[in-house]
Amino acid sequence: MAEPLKVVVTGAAGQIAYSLLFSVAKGDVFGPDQPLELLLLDITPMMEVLNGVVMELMDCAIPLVKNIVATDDPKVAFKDADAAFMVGAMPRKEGMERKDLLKANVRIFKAQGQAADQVAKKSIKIIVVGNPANTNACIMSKYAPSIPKANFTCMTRLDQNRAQAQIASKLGVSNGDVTNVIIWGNHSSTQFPDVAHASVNINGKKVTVPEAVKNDNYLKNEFIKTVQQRGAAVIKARKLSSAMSAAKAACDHMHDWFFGTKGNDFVSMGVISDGSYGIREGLMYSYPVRIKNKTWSIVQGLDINQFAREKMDATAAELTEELEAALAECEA
Ligand SMILES: NC(=O)C1=CN([C@@H]2O[C@H](COP(=O)(O)OP(=O)(O)OC[C@H]3O[C@@H](n4cnc5c(N)ncnc54)[C@H](O)[C@@H]3O)[C@@H](O)[C@H]2O)C=CC1
Ligand SMILES: O=C([O-])CC(=O)C(=O)O
Repeated sequence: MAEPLKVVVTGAAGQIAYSLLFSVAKGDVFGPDQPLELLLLDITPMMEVLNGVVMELMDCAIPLVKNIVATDDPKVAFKDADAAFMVGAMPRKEGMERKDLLKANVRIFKAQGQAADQVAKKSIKIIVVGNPANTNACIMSKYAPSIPKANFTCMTRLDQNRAQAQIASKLGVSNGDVTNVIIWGNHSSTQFPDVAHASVNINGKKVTVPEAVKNDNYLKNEFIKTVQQRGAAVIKARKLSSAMSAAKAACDHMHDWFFGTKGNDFVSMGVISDGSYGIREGLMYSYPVRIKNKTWSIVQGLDINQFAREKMDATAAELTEELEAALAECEA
């Protein structure tokens, strides 16, 4: 059997981690034959709660789990780590935008970037979930200069899954029949959910989503707004932010990073911009990517019309503002 993979989960005593840990532990992400060492990080006051989570994980008696470490020390958690789910951060409450969390959360990612820089494997693969996810990922990468920038990503897969589910429900098809929905930009209410390049399988025939939906007004307005506002709608209803669906999306993201995308299909991930599609280099921007050999590459050459261009630039402008505010906060 392979050596255990060292997997960090931060915010391990929280809502998202409670669903995430179970899926990771039973092999949904790294495969059914990959043994795991789980490195669970939370803050000192949460150690008792975290201990309860560890007890439950033990009680699941999952054969893949070879060791569990629970700690409040980032350097212990990141030591020789292969993969990290960066969940630990404050969630927003009703009426807040995700960027309102910047002041509270960005320093966490500075400190944990510094710890990863010192002790993690240089090949570590990192997904940032804690909000504002794109900007936190950018900051973490900045403070971990010895780890390649391509190893830092942020989660927009939940937005992709939400968009896919909206289209599937509108057309009365199964979620798996909808492919290549794109999320461009920030994981925020300025994100651009784009179905211009998406397909749907209807009765065995592949057609584009705009052809199948036959309602441009819906796709340009209600659809986009529903996806942009879905996180807020869940908070309003649940009084807590999305957790089960966020955990599922984090698993999808990391699974695809390890195992690759299928054929010509692509998925959306926040990755460091290389200037593709005219987006400022260095922003952590959600793009469509294909993944092979654990390496993502931005899908090139998609047609961008005027409507899309404006939406893509608006979300980039917000990311630029966030990054400037985050850098000021970290340097203060
Ligand atoms: N990117 C995305 O699509 C999504 C992102 N989120 C974000 O994920 C984050 C976590 O959400 P929940 O699990 O629901 O929140 P939660 O409040 O239930 O759990 C967060 C956990 O992080 C811990 N934490 C705080 N500071 C920490 C630090 N410095 N180091 C380690 N752990 C720390 C807390 O003690 C708590 O146990 C929030 O920022 C939320 O907004 C939530 C849903 C989707
Ligand atoms: O909306 C929030 O604050 C939590 C989140 O990121 C999401 O559900 O997409």
